[in-house]
Amino acid sequence: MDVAVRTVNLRKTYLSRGSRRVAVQGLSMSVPLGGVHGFLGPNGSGKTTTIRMLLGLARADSGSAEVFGHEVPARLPQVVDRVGAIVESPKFFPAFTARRNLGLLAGAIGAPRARVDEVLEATHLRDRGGDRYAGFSLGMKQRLAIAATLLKDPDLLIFDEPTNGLDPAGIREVRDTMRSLGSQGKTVLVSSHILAEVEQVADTVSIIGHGTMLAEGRVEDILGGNGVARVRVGVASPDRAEQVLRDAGFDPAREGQHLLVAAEDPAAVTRALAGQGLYVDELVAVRPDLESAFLALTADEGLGSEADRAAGAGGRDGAS
Ligand SMILES: Nc1ncnc2c1ncn2[C@@H]1O[C@H](COP(=O)(O)OP(=O)(O)OP(=O)(O)O)[C@@H](O)[C@H]1O
Repeated sequence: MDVAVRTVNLRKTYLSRGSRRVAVQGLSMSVPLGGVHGFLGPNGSGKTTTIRMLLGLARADSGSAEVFGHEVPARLPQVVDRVGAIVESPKFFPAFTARRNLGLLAGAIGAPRARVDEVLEATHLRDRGGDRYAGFSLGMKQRLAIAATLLKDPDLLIFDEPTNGLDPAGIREVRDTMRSLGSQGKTVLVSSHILAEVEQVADTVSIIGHGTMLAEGRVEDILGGNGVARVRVGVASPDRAEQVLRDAGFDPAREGQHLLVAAEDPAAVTRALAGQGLYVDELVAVRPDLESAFLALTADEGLGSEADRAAGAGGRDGAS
């Protein structure tokens, strides 16, 4: 497989208040060339640290990483022009228009002026290029940040939680932009702790927890292996139906007036109910999603819990 990014046994610890905190422990990851790759994991699972190591912003304790076949950070200068990243919110001048802001950046990095309109077009901001940055919505600001990373026409784009803080419309805008970059042959590596957001746009994903790889591959394969097929059942007496299904060995969950039942064979559910004189008036297959696959993968590890998040959110005072 041709890969854009590969890490092997990458490890990073931070010294925090006198104790060592392992942020990334033996992470081996492959990001295929071209398309959108979701880098998923709960808060504090090591995504930002991994990205920072790829960009030479943090140094690994051990293990190796490469971008387009060049070892990083040692050979970063050879690939840096092929990589665009948003790790923190970039700074733009509020009083300047989007076009002028990009023009200044293009000048600073030696990108041709014509590139400004191309990247505005690519992020669907062309009509707003003459508007001041200060008047932009959060979604537009984030797309302008993406536009800035495109100025040097990189082959690999790395976005760390790019939809953080956006409303649903903003999320859709950023998602559409990533999708179109991926389909143009660029490699987009996008981290997120919100699985549903990435599921709609990613071709492949890596799911990490506590700094190690839990699952990696095509979204369909991960769903196939770990997702749970469920059906939503509508029936006149859900209370009785719940009991009947429980007696028949299912584990139904109430969802309002409906029941949610994990079942490979939906006919077995209708049969069990009909056998007790209960007739199903609605039966809808609930597609396995990344969220349920993720929960299945992390079930034994206590990941994603509030306590885990709290632990992950604190203690960023060590040096990288
Ligand atoms: N500079 C730092 N000093 C000390 N500890 C740090 C530092 N940066 C990260 N950590 C710790 O390393 C672990 C991994 O953090 P990291 O930010 O890489 O995770 P993440 O998956 O990106 O999480 P989030 O989604 O919250 O950004 C966490 O426990 C975090 O507290």
